[in-house]
Amino acid sequence: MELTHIRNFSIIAHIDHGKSTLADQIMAVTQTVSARQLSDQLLDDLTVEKNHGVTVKARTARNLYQADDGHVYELNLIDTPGHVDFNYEVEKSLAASDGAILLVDATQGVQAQTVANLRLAEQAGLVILPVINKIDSVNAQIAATEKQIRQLNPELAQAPILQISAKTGQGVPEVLEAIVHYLPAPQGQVQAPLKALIFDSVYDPFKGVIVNLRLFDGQLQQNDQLQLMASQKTFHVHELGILTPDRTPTTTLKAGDVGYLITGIKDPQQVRVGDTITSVNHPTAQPFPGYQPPKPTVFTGLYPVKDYKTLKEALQKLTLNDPSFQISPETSDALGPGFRGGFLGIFHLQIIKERLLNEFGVEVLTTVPNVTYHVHLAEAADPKQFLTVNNPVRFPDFSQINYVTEPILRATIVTPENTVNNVMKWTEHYKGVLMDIQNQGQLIKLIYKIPLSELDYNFFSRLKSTSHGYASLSTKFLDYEPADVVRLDVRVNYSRVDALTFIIHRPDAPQLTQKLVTKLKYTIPRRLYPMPVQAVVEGKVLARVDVPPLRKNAAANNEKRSISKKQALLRRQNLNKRQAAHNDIELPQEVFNAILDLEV
Ligand SMILES: Nc1nc2c(ncn2[C@@H]2O[C@H](COP(=O)(O)OP(=O)(O)OP(=O)(O)O)[C@@H](O)[C@H]2O)c(=O)[nH]1
Repeated sequence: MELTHIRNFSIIAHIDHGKSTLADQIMAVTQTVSARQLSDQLLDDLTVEKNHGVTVKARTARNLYQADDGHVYELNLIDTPGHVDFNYEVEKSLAASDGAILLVDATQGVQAQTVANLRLAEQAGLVILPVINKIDSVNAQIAATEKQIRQLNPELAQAPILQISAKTGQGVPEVLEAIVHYLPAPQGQVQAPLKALIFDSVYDPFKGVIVNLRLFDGQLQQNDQLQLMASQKTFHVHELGILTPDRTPTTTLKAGDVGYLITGIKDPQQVRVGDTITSVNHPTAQPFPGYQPPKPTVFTGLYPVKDYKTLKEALQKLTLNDPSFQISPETSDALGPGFRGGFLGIFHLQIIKERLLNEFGVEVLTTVPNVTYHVHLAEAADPKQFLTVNNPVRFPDFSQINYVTEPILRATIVTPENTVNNVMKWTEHYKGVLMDIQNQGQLIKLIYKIPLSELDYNFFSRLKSTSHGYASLSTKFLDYEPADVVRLDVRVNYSRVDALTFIIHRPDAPQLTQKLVTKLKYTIPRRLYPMPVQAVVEGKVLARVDVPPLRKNAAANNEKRSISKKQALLRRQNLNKRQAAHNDIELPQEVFNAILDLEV
């Protein structure tokens, strides 16, 4: 296909504004897939995506479209995720595109992620085609949405704005025509040395690493000798082809094309998204700058429920598929060898956990998530120096600490006027400090400073429920600021259980510790003897309960037993207690979930 007849584009939008539905419609109109295949949303094929109804991984599909001018065009569409935790996937999709459709839901108007994704597309230098979706809905506010789009940037003030219903298909043919006439064709030279960008990769146990790539210059054929420019690894092409959206082998790929490549490389670590692929014989001079994988912000321990080796392999493959997820080995006294996982947010952690189960059949035990703290020690030679702690067990004893700082975010919440009071009440409950408030018609924009550690499951669900699902949230790292935090240790049977250590804000300590021990009483598996559970902060036991024994307590006064039987029972139970001091206690996932659910 000539370059002038190719279009590489992404669809960007706020979560749930209809990207996947539009992607499916485009594939249906161009007959890339049959109507039957479309019964399920095709591009969302990870099980987690179907369960949550959101796109997690960006997906690519090639469509052949006969335009009104009589020519056939190759439209390579890249579906992108909309959730704030997956910005990194969006950036990758944009780097491989020349244009982007900015989709806005007419019932909600411009939202936080609409703007965030638009800014990413502007940075990538893409031409933007704005499209208003869901015009079939009775709640659609088309004129207001158009006005909001026009205000986003000077180009959009002039751009044609299409109105569609991705659900019914109304207006979708016009979108295809606009893609052909409004979005640019790729530039590049087939004769130049090969220069291709890896924008996605997956691991296949039989075929090794499979990459999705965009060719900017040159061409590719079966058996070509290639090199990954960052890792310097050389390999030859096992198979190449296009994504329709299934992998379909072809004989060549040329400048401007988007496709896949089976590398045969068995070590996932050697292939990095953002790396440049070139030819060994005619290498390109300059690789792409590459993406900067974002730094993880939330950390948790990942421990095997069954087998360490299977967990390790599955985790390594997932880190390849999702470079924003990072792992390093760690060992816990209570749980044995495992990993510390770094994530972009709580939702990201949840998705990784589910993908481990769905795609690899591996169950994983996750400890309480935490953020990275900067701990300034009392006896530090240089007052500017600090200890970076992302594992609570490494949090120093309080006697050694001068002060601690924690990551603070700027959170932008956009919510309907009638829910604003409740949203503000809850955000402040989660230690949000209001910085600004702006009126945007029927929507109110609230800007808060909020500790990252407060943005957990509870905060998200509270925000959604108090705003009846309408509030949108976007966050940006602001700075590290001093925080009054303390380490909370849990002792079971008088010995500390390292996997249950976590960091909390000091003012929450009295209430939290009380709730914690009460929950643990019912989740820690019982033994034959009573087990005291203590929550300890700065050397003081703030709360205590006893996990009741599995059977009756021989020492209980109201039991009608002979004295000698009681004494015999007591002797046995004492023996058990002593043994217990050396026994590991069992920690099922419910114990950690009980901590996650805690609210002040
Ligand atoms: N009424 C109406 N509903 C629509 C339209 N387009 C999409 N929807 C519905 O909106 C919801 C979200 O659509 P998706 O296509 O999954 O949204 P998305 O933007 O891909 O969402 P993420 O992948 O989670 O970012 C679904 O329930 C769709 O059925 C439309 O044109 N009209």
